Amino acid sequence: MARRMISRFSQWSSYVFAVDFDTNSDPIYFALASKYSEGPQVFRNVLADEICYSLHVYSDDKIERAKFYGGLKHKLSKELPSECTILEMYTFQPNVKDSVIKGYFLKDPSKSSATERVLAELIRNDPVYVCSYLCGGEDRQWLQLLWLSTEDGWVEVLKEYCVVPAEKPEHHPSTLNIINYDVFYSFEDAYKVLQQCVDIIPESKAVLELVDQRLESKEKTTFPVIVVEGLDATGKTTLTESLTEALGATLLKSPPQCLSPWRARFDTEPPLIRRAFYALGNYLTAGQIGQEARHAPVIVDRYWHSTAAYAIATAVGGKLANLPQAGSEVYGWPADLLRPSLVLMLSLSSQERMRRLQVRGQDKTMEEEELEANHLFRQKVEEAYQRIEGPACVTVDASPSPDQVLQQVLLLIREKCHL
Ligand SMILES: Nc1ncnc2c1ncn2[C@@H]1O[C@H](COP(=O)(O)OP(=O)(O)OP(=O)(O)O)[C@@H](O)[C@H]1O
Ligand SMILES: Nc1ccn([C@@H]2O[C@H](COP(=O)(O)O)[C@@H](O)[C@H]2O)c(=O)n1
Repeated sequence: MARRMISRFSQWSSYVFAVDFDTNSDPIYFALASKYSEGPQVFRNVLADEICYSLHVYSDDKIERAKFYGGLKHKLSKELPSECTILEMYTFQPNVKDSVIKGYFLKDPSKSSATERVLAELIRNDPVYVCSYLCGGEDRQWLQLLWLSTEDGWVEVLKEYCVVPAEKPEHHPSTLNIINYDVFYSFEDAYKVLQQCVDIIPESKAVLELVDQRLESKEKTTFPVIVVEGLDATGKTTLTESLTEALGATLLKSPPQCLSPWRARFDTEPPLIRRAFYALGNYLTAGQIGQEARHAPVIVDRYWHSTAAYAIATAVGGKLANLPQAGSEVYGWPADLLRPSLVLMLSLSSQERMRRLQVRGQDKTMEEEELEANHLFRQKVEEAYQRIEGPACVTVDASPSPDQVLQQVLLLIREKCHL
């Protein structure tokens, strides 16, 4: 065990570590070195005299890693002293796709032995690396110490490194593992994830059975297919219903109705599994679209844009500027997924959206901080919507009355789809 741990961990000395101390600023980047090297003290400005720890899940199995990492934060918040702060951490090779190992960074002002006990228990039983960080010596150099669990149940230091500054990489580390972790670009890739979950999530079997019976969808449809996208409460339901009536169209949704019994179950799963579920939902809806668009125009309430934009916005940490640049492959359309004729994105000021949510009886009790975090998240979703290509979405001002929005959209459909 110790040998396996150390051989894996020694590879890490070529990795960069990043800790998101504040969502509005860049993470603190640092690397490991065997000797102290001159440079600014990486943590000096963010850590006073606290004891800090980092935790990383090292299982090779992607599903096990995702499941364990998902549960770890909950476990830590429950078991650690309440003064501890748990921050997101990335270990990665700069700008190398698929190189990220996600982890947590703990700040412990309590300096309590209770923290050590919880962490020692973790390394004894679970696939987790624990490191502690200490500031010592005359030059106040930060050190990283890798812990090892011993036979008698206590911990000892297995390896010691100096913490040295690292350059800010071109791409924020949270963008490196999006493909096939948060967004799936083929049916097969999403399907494989659920197949691997059958033993741990029995509901996967029922979803896969439905997916196996999906209808085939052709590249070209006889009638136009119009997708309506937008954040919550922007008026998608109102518009899709009135459009369906005005055009004598068929109304479909993604995820489709047939997945409803399992949606709440998969919403509790880590992103890898949850996103694979929604990705498969699009292929099911595509089959229905292919069938219905033989007879009449089809209106679709959410489709691929929502799946990708929400997944990207959730995966990308920190500021709006951390999103992958426009034109990045993460905004591409899956080659095997039916493409709609037109995608409309309803856009609304956050004040008006909030007003509509309140009329509907939601978002009344949100704290300022939560609203702020939500605001940043929604900005990221909207920006990601706008960067998705093949087809790109057309933004529609959703602030006028329902009838004016409908008329505006009917004009657009006539112009773009010749209906
Ligand atoms: N153009 C509009 N002007 C004013 N109010 C509107 C307009 N369109 C919809 N609403 C109202 O705003 C609220 C949200 O609308 P709706 O349910 O259609 O949004 P939605 O995008 O489908 O929301 P969600 O995704 O959360 O289900 C509803 O109370 C609806 O009556
Ligand atoms: N085509 C879709 C539709 C939805 N999602 C995910 O569902 C969440 C939002 O849905 P609501 O109905 O609750 O507004 C959001 O997390 C999306 O990721 C999706 O992935 N694909």
